[in-house]
Amino acid sequence: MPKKKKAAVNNRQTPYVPPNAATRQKAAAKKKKPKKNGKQPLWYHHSRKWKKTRIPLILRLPIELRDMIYSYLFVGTTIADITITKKGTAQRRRGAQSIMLVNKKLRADAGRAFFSQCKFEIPHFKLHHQHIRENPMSTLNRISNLTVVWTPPPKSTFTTTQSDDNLLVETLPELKNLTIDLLGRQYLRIDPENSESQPKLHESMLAYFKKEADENVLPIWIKNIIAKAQASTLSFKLFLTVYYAVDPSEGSDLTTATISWPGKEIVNTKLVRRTDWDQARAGLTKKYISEPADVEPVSLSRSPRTPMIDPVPRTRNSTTDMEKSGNSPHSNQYRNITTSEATQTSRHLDIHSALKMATETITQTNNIHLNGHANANGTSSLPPFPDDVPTAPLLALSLAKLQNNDPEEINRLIRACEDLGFFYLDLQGPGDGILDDADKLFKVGEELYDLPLEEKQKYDFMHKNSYFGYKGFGANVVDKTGRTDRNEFYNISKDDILNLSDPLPAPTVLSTQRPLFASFMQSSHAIITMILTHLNTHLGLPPHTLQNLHRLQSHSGDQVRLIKAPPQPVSDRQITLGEHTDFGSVTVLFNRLGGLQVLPPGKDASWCYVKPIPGHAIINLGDAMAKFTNGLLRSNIHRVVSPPGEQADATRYSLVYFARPENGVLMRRLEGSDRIPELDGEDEGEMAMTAKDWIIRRALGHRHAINKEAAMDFESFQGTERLSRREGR
Ligand SMILES: O=C(O)CCC(=O)C(=O)O
Ligand SMILES: [Fe+2]
Repeated sequence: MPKKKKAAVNNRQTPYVPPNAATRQKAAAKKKKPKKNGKQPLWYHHSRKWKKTRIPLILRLPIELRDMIYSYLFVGTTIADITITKKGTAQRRRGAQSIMLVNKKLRADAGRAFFSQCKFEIPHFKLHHQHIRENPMSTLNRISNLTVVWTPPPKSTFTTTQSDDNLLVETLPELKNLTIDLLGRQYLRIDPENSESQPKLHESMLAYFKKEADENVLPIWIKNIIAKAQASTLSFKLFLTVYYAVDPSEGSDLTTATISWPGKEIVNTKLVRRTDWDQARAGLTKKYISEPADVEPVSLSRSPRTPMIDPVPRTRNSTTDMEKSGNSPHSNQYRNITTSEATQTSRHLDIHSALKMATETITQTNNIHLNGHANANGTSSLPPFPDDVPTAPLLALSLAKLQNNDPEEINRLIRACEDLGFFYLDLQGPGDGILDDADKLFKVGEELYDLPLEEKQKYDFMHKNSYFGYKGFGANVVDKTGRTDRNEFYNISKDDILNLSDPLPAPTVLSTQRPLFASFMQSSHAIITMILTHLNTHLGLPPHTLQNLHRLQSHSGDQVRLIKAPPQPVSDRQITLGEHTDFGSVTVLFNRLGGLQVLPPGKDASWCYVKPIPGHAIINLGDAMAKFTNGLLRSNIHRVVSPPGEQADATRYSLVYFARPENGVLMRRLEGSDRIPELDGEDEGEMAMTAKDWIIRRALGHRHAINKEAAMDFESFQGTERLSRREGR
């Protein structure tokens, strides 16, 4: 029964049933063979790739396009110029093509009210999308075939828009092939097979680069590197290699051009003929290897190969040369604050001031003063955590010891990550800075939630398919029965705060605190990198594997979350935040009041409270660590309920930093370790999703305003819960 087997392998939750042999034959006969030479349609290029990698094409689409598709699908609408075919039964509309979804509700909407609101303006795209077996969104799960056709651009434009590792280029109409390499790493590639003779190409491109380089052409991350580099005393060169296609009969030679920014020659641009790609790329790589000085710009934001924890410990007030400089006219032009400002405000962890704190389990820490914070800040008047409720036996680890590579402490860390996936981290001493930041951010949280609701709602970006910003009270479904949550939260993007992406609109109470957020994010990230470093060594992965999947300066879904849960009426105390595993890698959580509960593994386990301990963060692992290690490390299920005992009458604020894998990282078992269990046969065929898609799927899936079937689909938005229960997936 090959039919059944395939369905199980590729899509466990909503099995995909492939067309039977007869339908497949028919379809194959109909399918036009792409031409061998010359003008192959772009979709062929992509679908060939798909066949090889088995990664659904939807995940390969440029992120802007994907995001638009998701958001339109969410509101149950139709999109001009997109045709989706379900399992071989073509359903097209002439003229205004529409999305035809299996989902009845969406289909009913098609062609009605929403249609006129939808417009795609991205030109120059043509893709064929086949056999989507696993998609981030449940509606897409039911689609087996998608064709996207973009019309050519109406006018000559040459702009790039940045999107993770995918850059979209709306090209000059004559531009056919374009690749941009930055420091040997490929960042952009538009490579349709149908290149044509474009004699004027390089002149016009150069003209654009010269004219608009600073404003329009370069993606923001290149601009940021340039800005940082210009603010530094280091000399560097930035190489942009632009590959383009010409008609071989034209016989043009390699062209090299240099582009200058005011005051500094920083870009060396090469235009390379298509036929010389391999050669040129090989040369480029060689250059970087042989002249490491040229790659300084990357080390400005820490080299991708270096661990994030400072190899040389710094004191709280020390700054590097780079941080001291920074008054370049360019250093401040893209964002409210520069990275150097942010770095100056951050408290670097000082491993030499390590305190010799006891590292006992929670059952042995009852003598710690539990009612207040480690840092006296006037909020110690909170009611006490009761001593008659079941608490989870989390290990309490010491940051100081872990930083000092204390072998016993590292063993306890490993144990905590494998057994429960949750532990306390005593931050006192080396982490005093982050504790101060946390105290300040709790106050920021209070101010934020005091804003009028209409003001907060302006920052709900759900309809833009973004999980950053505000989520109102009751906006998420917490269980299969459709009950809704009882908290508000606000997600603040690390990429935004560290100027790696365009800033999102934010209320003044937040936008004035960017340096504080930056400091908190950098310190939290440093702690996480230290944890990842120990885990990497323990797992026997190649050096820096885990750290390099979580580089602070790379695009990721990392975020701070400020949460508020008001007291609930005695007669109606419900779940505040539904049970879940965290979507990313490592979470750093600050609690003042109880209410957080974990569900230990095992059949008969029941929910236990996690008692907040002053001076300690609660650390837990998320889905990515479970995926990377095929369940060896745990991403534990947890939830938030009304705080226990007297605490139930207080408003519960909490503060979280979520570290997630970089956007393009695949959520699947990592190679290169003997300790990570092999995937079983069934899992091997599983198609991996990128971290970005994983998080979007999980974060927005429960928002009932966009996913009308959030309760029904509850399970399809889950992460590694079953793995966490150690029940298999
Ligand atoms: O508020 C808390 O204590 C936990 C929050 C949490 O688990 C989350 O936001 O993922
Ligand atoms: Fe969580």
